[in-house]
Amino acid sequence: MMRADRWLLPDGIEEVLPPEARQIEVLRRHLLDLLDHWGYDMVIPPALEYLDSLLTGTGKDLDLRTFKVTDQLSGRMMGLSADTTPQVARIDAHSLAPEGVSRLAYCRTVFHAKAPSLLASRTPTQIGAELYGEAGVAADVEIISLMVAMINKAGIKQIHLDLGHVGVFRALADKAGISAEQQAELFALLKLKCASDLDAWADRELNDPSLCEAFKLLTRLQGDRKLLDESIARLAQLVPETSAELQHIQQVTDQLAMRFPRTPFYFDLTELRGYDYHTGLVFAAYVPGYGDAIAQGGRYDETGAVFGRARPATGFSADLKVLSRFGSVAADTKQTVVAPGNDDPQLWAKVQQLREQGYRVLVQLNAETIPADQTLQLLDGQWQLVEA
Ligand SMILES: N[C@@H](Cc1c[nH]c[nH+]1)C(=O)O
Repeated sequence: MMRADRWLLPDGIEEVLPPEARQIEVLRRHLLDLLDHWGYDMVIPPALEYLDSLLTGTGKDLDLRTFKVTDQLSGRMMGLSADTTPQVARIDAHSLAPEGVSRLAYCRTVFHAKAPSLLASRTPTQIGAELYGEAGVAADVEIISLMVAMINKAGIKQIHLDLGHVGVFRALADKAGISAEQQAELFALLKLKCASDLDAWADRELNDPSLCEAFKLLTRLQGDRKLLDESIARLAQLVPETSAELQHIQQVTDQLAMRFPRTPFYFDLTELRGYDYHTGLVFAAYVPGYGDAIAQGGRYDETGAVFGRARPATGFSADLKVLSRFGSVAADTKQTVVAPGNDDPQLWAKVQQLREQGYRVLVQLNAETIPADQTLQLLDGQWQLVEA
């Protein structure tokens, strides 16, 4: 390895330098305050744990995304957390086990063995919130509203929201009586938006004409509210088992549209984005000029079941570094004060006092030149601030 190569970081892994690092940290504080103001309690799940417990109840996609290492103490396989959501579900189900609703939040680095897209970091700083114990429309509305509030707080004003529903596909698949394996294959085709492959599959496999039409309609269910309403009416007519899910999307969007009248909504029932653990309404926020979602989430009602408590669950996550890149939170501009290197205890006391008051005080070392807003000077026997 050449000397210069030793400094190379692996693909998708980055370090953050000043001033961006400060910007991100300031944003983190603002967003943690916001989560707190909405009543969400912080949790800090471990970054590394036994693979079995880390991946219990999640799908294959998360398994592929997880870095694996051997624990030299026990000889067992461990995994680095690639997504905080299942860990928080376990905390809710197992460690806290509350009755009723619980609201939890987190902000920490997660690790991706494989980046989810070309744009994505392999070490995102995942910030998010999870809401347990409420299956109704109000919980989805709260969590999506919080996601929008967080994006706005980051200084990102122009977003559009995508909504989909994994449950509609599942209801159709259940009605068709297809095996779990086949469901997974179809799910993958839908995610890739292979409408023609899906049409061919439906023609080949489905004898019931209503079901066949419903599957074909699903692959084309992308567009604005008008299209959603029309297609929903038809879909519910063809397969009434989908109507509860379809009504759920409509009710959630009605309420969101009242809260965020200027935010465009886009519907896509093929957009089964997110992880295999998602079971219901899924959503994502996009900004112009960035191909990936800047925040995303959805319902995952069954994840807690493997820990003994299937709780209704919904939540969202974002990468703090991405929010910072597209946002405009002004890092609070503290006054920089430069103090001379001097042993005077009075100077030490003054420096400490100014730091307490929120000034950024640097004590000059030898020949150092530091750009300053103000300097500390000894005038009339007192250390005093003087404009630089
Ligand atoms: N953790 C998911 C989003 C999510 C949070 N809660 C439910 N879903 C993700 O990163 O895509």
